[in-house]
Amino acid sequence: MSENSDTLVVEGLSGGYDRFDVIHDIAFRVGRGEAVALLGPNGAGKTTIMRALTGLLARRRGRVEIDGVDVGSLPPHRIARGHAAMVPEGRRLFVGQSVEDNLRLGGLRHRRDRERTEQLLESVFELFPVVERYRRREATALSGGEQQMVAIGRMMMSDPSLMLLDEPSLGLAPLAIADLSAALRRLRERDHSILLVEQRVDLALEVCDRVYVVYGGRIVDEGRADDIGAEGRALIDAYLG
Ligand SMILES: Nc1ncnc2c1ncn2[C@@H]1O[C@H](COP(=O)(O)OP(=O)(O)OP(=O)(O)O)[C@@H](O)[C@H]1O
Repeated sequence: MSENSDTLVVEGLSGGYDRFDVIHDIAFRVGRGEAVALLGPNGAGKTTIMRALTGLLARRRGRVEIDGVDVGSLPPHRIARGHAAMVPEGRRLFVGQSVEDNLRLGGLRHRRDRERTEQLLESVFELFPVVERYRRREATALSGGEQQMVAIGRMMMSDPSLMLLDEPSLGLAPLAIADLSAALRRLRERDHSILLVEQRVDLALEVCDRVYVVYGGRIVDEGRADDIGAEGRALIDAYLG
């Protein structure tokens, strides 16, 4: 069972699409204020695990506890109400809306609490000055790296117990990835509980306290980022192909 210090506890999580399971007996945890990465090659099941945590995977079994609440059988809109929020792969910003509107849409669950909404908006702007600078621009007109900051800000606006990021570096230029790494480290310093799915081992090790390796729908290895030396990195690289 979960310790008080854990934001996320997953036990025996299996599930998939149609009749086939693509994730099998997954167990892992994210401590309070901890940043954890799921690393693995294409098709390993990382996104499917994220979808199971947010309730989007219709066929799932096992235990998912967030901040002591069993969310395993809750529908996505209930889980989104403060338990977990995700930056999806490809960002999926609202097209035709300004940066600020995208952020406010992320904070809809506080819509009756104006003060809270403004506080959250300020904390996003403090973390990402570029987002404040472009708050009136159309979100999808920004560069890929800037859009990623907006997507992270939109997730922050719902003030979730657990923050999920699905391959935030995908499609970004090297300079934008360096900015993203710095942004994620600032986010982590604020003691948020973060689960990051990545194919970039370097980014995950810069940002996270611990990593799990996902392969063939199972967790096959885990370790502390600090303890993973050149040998561990080579092993992970081998898994990632
Ligand atoms: N909607 C779907 N319907 C059927 N099968 C799916 C669906 N989405 C994913 N799969 C299958 O589930 C398996 C795991 O996919 P998943 O997207 O979770 O992997 P991933 O590790 O996130 O990889 P990627 O980095 O490519 O997103 C793959 O074999 C994939 O083909």
